[in-house]
Amino acid sequence: MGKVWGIVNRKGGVGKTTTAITLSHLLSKEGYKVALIDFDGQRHSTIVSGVTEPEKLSVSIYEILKCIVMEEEIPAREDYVITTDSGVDLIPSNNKLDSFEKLMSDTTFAEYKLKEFVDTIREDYDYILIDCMPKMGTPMINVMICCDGLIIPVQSEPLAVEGMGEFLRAFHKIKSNVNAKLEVIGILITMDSERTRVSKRVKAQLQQALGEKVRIFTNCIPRSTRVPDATDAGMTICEYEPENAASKAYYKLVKELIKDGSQDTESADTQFSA
Ligand SMILES: Nc1ncnc2c1ncn2[C@@H]1O[C@H](COP(=O)(O)OP(=O)(O)OP(=O)(O)O)[C@@H](O)[C@H]1O
Repeated sequence: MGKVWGIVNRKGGVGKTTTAITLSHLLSKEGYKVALIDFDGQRHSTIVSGVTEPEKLSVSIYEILKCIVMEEEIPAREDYVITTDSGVDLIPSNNKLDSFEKLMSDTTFAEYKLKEFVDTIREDYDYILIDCMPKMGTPMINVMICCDGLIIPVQSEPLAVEGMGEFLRAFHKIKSNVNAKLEVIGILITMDSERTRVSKRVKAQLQQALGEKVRIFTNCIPRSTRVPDATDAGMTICEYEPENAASKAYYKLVKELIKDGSQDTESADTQFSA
């Protein structure tokens, strides 16, 4: 049964898409079966994955969720999965997803609709990553209900900590009432310029405000102008410039996440056999 990880932050432009597509790519290269759900109407993961006209897709995550809401049969997998060059199964999005909240407005159990879909594919993947929209409310609750873990990219900039309190309160509510297995895997500092005063201040603020509550990855993703260049070329930074410091940091992150995962499995096995 696959692990389901949401790449989340209520803020936009913090590196969610970059992290989601790069981790998906690296996990796939490590030999895992990976699905990436683009759960954002800005559909950046879809575009970077090579879909040039997402608005022309006949089935996107929006139509899938609409079928679930209307209690209709979900389209066949081959009608919506787009397999990327690196072997990741993309479940694409387009700007119809901007009306997700409208779609959910008169729906009972609206918060469970994404989970209902994810449960239909979970058995077939080792990892399912979700590139999330920068919003609290129903979209974020859907993500928190269907995920096992959350990775929170935070841009190295002043006010990075702002809004994290509300986010963590929502996390604790969902964890204690609905989804006990939900964990914050960690806060990932992105677009870091290590030697600047801002970077040092942001790290100190995050550590002080959240360090005791959640893990902050010591491995930060450095800022590099080559990252947007890679996006522009429709690639991850790891494909575009493998020796770039940001590529190396993402590679290190994925190794750490895989190691954590295998330790989880080992401890679960130990508990089971005991
Ligand atoms: N390490 C980095 N160095 C430099 N630029 C970066 C880095 N990571 C991401 N960026 C750039 O920052 C911008 C925002 O990144 P990204 O799209 O991943 O954020 P996001 O959180 O998904 O945004 P949104 O919520 O709006 O979809 C993009 O132009 C991206 O190329």
